[in-house]
Amino acid sequence: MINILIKDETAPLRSVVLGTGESFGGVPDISEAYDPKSREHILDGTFPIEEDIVKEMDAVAKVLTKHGVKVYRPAVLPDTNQVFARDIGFVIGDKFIVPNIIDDRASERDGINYILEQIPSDQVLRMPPGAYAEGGDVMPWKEKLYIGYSEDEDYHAYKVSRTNHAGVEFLRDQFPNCEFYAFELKKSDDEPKENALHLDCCFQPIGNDQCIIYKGGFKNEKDYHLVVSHFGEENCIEITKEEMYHMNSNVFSISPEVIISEQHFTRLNDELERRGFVVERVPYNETAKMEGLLRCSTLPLERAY
Ligand SMILES: NC(=O)NCCC[C@H](N)C(=O)O
Repeated sequence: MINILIKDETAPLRSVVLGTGESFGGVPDISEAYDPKSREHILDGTFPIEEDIVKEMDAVAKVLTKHGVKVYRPAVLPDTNQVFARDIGFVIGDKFIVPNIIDDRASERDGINYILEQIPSDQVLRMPPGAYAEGGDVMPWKEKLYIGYSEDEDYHAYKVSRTNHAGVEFLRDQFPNCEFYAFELKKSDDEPKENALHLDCCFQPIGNDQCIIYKGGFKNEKDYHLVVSHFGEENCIEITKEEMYHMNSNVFSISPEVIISEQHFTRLNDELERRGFVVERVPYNETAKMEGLLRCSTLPLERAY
């Protein structure tokens, strides 16, 4: 049996699914791109190669293991990009949610069937048809639940809109005791610097009471101000459009004190250390070209409370 329990983004991590770069399918055809940053790198001839992704992800696995975290990897499916495990399922409280996700990625879920089989069935919730949510948009934060989503107009207009109104409502019904904060995100299928693919591409809580945030990722500025009011201005690390593009908000917390981050995020890493965090630096530059970073690559199963 596998235990699951997630109430926030930072409590000491016990177990996690880390995606895999093995047999990731190579450079997709431009018609198959489902995010603008991958698209940019396909067109520029700079899309990452399997060997580099595998190496980068192994460096993350090593750091997690060093900190005593049990690391599961998806079963490798041939020619399937399974790097971003975060989005294919997620844990809220003691429930594992199996969501509906974008068709282009739906087959990825088969890779974690062996994990689902070890979770008691009364702890597994399957989203009904029509309700969509990807884990990058869903953040339990103590009594609050932050969700990034798109209203139907954007949801039907953009491939990068992944969580819809019905998805938010499903979660609201399932978790009536959570305080819900659902924010529309800014979307672009062509311009990576104008696109918050998921909520974790522009916001993430860290430590006990702090967060990393990019104002321009929120479609409605009032939502950004609401989040800042929850944390307090001095507890928010603001990032720039350029830093958002490089995915600075997508680091990953092993505990309230320890954060895994990309080695080139100099300003952010210095600021985190100034605030007392231990920063575990890893190379993740190549993987980042597919519009995801460390939070996107990890699906936490259990944190300690
Ligand atoms: N949580 C995340 O932001 N995940 C990144 C997913 C990137 C992937 N290329 C996608 O478009 O779904």
